[in-house]
Amino acid sequence: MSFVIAQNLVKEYPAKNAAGKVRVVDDVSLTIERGETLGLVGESGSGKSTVARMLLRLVEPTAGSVHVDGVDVLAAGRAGMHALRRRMQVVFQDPYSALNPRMRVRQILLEPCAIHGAPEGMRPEERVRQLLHEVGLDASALDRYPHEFSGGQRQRINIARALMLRPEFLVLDEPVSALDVSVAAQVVNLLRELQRSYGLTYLFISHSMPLVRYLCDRVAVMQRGKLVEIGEALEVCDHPREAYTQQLIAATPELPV
Ligand SMILES: Nc1ncnc2c1ncn2[C@@H]1O[C@H](COP(=O)(O)OP(=O)(O)OP(=O)(O)O)[C@@H](O)[C@H]1O
Repeated sequence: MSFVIAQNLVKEYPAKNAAGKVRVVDDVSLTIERGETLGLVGESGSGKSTVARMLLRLVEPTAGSVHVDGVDVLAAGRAGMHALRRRMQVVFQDPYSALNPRMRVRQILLEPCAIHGAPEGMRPEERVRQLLHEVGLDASALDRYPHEFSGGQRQRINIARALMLRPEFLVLDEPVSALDVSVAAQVVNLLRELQRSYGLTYLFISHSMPLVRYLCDRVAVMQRGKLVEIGEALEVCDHPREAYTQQLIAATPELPV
């Protein structure tokens, strides 16, 4: 059974200037295998983040179902959701606003343990040091504040924090879009290494088809709330079936990764 199964997801919001509703996600079904990276692409406003947030139940779907490792996410009660939250984490685009500017890195990384409790057998302080090393920062980072780091380093801190509770599923919501190309490439390669060493499952949201081609096993293409194409990343990027996918490919330059 697939690790993540989303079926017929719908999200509607009240229309702003009129009666009625706007359907921002329209009947989206997808699966993600354990250890796989599924890319989710589409132009701005096509509903990518909303789909991702529904998988994590940060946004409540209007209709549809989500199962993660066989657990019915939308039917989970408080305790069930608490357990699931440890297993699913998200890394956002803007590495600065995601970090509390008044906290030192040590506190930022320990915070998930403070909220959820440390997983069995974990020594949080040791885990913090090990993770910092794994994301390519040295221990002197611990006593510094987010503003003392570059964008790429901040995103490394975000990634370390997301990994603190040993999650299995990460939503990466345009994690490198705010970074310079060469820094972005380093962070993407870090994400690949971490996936290999932890067996992580990724949903990777991006505007960049070359990046998706490089990083993802499969890719799902969204247009105005609907999923219009899904398949092997190489196949979709090199032989897109949909005109819309072809436009997306034409719109993004090559990446020197
Ligand atoms: N809370 C909300 N209330 C009303 N409309 C919303 C809300 N959240 C999102 N939307 C609308 O839903 C649509 C899809 O937004 P979403 O952020 O999922 O798109 P996206 O593909 O992730 O875009 P981007 O690439 O710009 O992040 C947009 O038109 C957005 O304005």
